[in-house]
Amino acid sequence: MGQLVDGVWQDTWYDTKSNGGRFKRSESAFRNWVTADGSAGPTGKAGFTAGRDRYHLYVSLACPWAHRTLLMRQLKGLEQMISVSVVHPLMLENGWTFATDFPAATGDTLYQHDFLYQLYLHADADYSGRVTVPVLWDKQQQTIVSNESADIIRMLNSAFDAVGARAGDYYPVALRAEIDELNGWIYDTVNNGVYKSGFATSQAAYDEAVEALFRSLNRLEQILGQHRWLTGDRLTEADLRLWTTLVRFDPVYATHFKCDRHRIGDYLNLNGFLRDIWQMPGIAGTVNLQHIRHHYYCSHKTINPSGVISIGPAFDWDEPHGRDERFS
Ligand SMILES: N[C@@H](CCC(=O)N[C@@H](CS)C(=O)NCC(=O)O)C(=O)O
Repeated sequence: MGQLVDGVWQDTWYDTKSNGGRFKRSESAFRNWVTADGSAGPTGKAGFTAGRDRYHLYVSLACPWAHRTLLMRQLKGLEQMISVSVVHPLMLENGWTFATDFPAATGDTLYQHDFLYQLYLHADADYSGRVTVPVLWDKQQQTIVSNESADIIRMLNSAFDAVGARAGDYYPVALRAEIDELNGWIYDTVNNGVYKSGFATSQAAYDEAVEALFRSLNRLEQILGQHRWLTGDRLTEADLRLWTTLVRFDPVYATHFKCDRHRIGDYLNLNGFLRDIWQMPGIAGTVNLQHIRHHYYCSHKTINPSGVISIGPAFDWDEPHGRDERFS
């Protein structure tokens, strides 16, 4: 765990002291966009035209942000077009590594780097900042297009349509305002809220985060009691972004991050929603609970020094959810 400072790796844990014990996530540094015609996107520079076999994703199977990109790659049928390297689940003094002594950890299949920070240096030899997954890499220009999952899923959603992506729009124009509004509070209190609870180093910071988290879960439980998906009858990126946190909740966040007022299994609608997406074709195959549980319990020495992995509650996500009939 660390970061790059002027191109040099430094092993440091998150600074919460300057913030009253609060965990503050940094902004992503690479914000270019792949577009259908290579024009610049909402941020960054032009020159990243969508194409088959030009782009590569670096992911961790443990990470909820990287998981978003795997879900979108799957839904849009981009598996043959965008290749993937999977880091090792343990993230310790060297940050994410390309060690391969764990099932499904592929190593760096493009350059055989040992550490993810070497890929960042490959893109920018003087880079300063965190070294995070996911990374969308351009094999042609040999650089990072983006390391922001929220942007990457929007590129995958639409930029590759003309080169053979599967039909489907998960950020439709008519729902954008509603999706953006949902994403805003779900990101702050749920996706990032579990981290804010888990990494808090003061009681006040923890209380603030965990209470906001469960308030939002109650609100989501209400919304998902009214319709099948967050915005109504259509699956959107807002659902996918929520789902990667829900799928990690009972196996990890409830205990490891002290998010233990309720489990997702205790909520009728959230649990149904979790199973609804889990049971869609190809989706369960993007979830690797071994990576998820090993990563969190064994990488965060400040909150679980022994690295012992808890047994976790039992659940059965294959159980029928009935949401399709209920909301037809
Ligand atoms: N805003 C980024 C956040 C990505 C992120 O924080 N990823 C975590 C893994 S779950 C990471 O790589 N952390 C390493 C670090 O912070 O040093 C995104 O959504 O893409």
